[in-house]
Amino acid sequence: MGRPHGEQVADKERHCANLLGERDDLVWLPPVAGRESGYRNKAKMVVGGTVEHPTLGILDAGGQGVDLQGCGLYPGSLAACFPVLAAFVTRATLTPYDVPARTGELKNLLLTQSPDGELLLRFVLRSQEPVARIRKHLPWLLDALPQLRVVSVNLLPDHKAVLEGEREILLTATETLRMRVNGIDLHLRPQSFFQTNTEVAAALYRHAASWVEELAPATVWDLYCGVGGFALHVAARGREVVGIETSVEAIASATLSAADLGLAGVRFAAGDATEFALSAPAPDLVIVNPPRRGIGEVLSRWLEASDVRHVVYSSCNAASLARDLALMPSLRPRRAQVLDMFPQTTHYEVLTLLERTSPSWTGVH
Ligand SMILES: C[S@@+](CC[C@H](N)C(=O)[O-])C[C@H]1O[C@@H](n2cnc3c(N)ncnc32)[C@H](O)[C@@H]1O
Repeated sequence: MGRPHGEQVADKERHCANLLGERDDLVWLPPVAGRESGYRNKAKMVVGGTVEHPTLGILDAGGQGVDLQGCGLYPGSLAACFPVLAAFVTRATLTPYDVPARTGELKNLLLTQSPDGELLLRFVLRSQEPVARIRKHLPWLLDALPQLRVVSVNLLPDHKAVLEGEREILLTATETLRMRVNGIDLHLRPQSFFQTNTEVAAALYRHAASWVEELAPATVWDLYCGVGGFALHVAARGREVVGIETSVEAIASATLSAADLGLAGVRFAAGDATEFALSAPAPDLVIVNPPRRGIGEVLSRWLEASDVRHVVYSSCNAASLARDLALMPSLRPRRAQVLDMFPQTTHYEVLTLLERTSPSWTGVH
């Protein structure tokens, strides 16, 4: 932080180019920088302090709350909600979880804002004990934050340094937040991943879709599809698109979006990306957008040995991307583009187009 944004982006490009190595046939497209502050569409606030004076932010090394309500990565419209949430903690007597003492109930507040300014709020609790109080005071909160659409409780009984648990209890009649990206309504449910920076995510989906359009594949897979961002952007008449993702919630959202858009050729299914690949006839083009660990050895080797001509690999960790690429020597990176999804941090997204090297195939120019 504190360095000019342009320098940060140049560093990220250099970092990525070093990891991908010298490649004569790789074209680097101009990076996408986006805005340098106020870009986060979600706040993952650890709650500390006391019922009367809660902190929303992170915990220090001693497990005490550090308030980050003024953090410049949040847009003003999201930051304006924090004092209301802090007041709700006091009103509903939600005792912040004390990590060193292992006492208290409220662990985290997870707030997501849609491009239209609507909100999805999740209370991560140790147990169900405060749920009745949250329900009782919810009308006050909905009155104070009229843009709140979806509210839920997530139960995290274990004393673990993770953000959320498996069980979710919906408190509102509405269960999805509408995230409008490039004119496409993506539906977001509480337990689904969404890219952190909506503006840069919109550019990511647009660029991937234009690369796919140029190659005009008849069949496409979107592996690690989340709520379907890539799949829904590459859908076209006559094209068969399959999205695969482990989160059942995300798949339900993606299926809803496809139905809204009347896309008959797009299908989503819950499952493991690698298991799916190993069990189905290969498509013309595969999009992968895995978590930080990358796609791993089995899927990389399967892609290497398959007939898949093109892979669009969107990665949030160039180190795992480089590891996966080393296992797919026949799929050569032809284009790469750094998208600064996370300004003021060392993280970034990189979009790459891989093409199978074969004497009879010349697709990309
Ligand atoms: C970086 S996110 C990408 C989501 C989506 N492509 C998007 O643009 O929002 C990675 C996704 O992979 C999913 N995932 C994790 N492990 C998986 C696996 N083994 N098979 C399929 N999906 C997986 C996660 O639930 C998460 O939604």
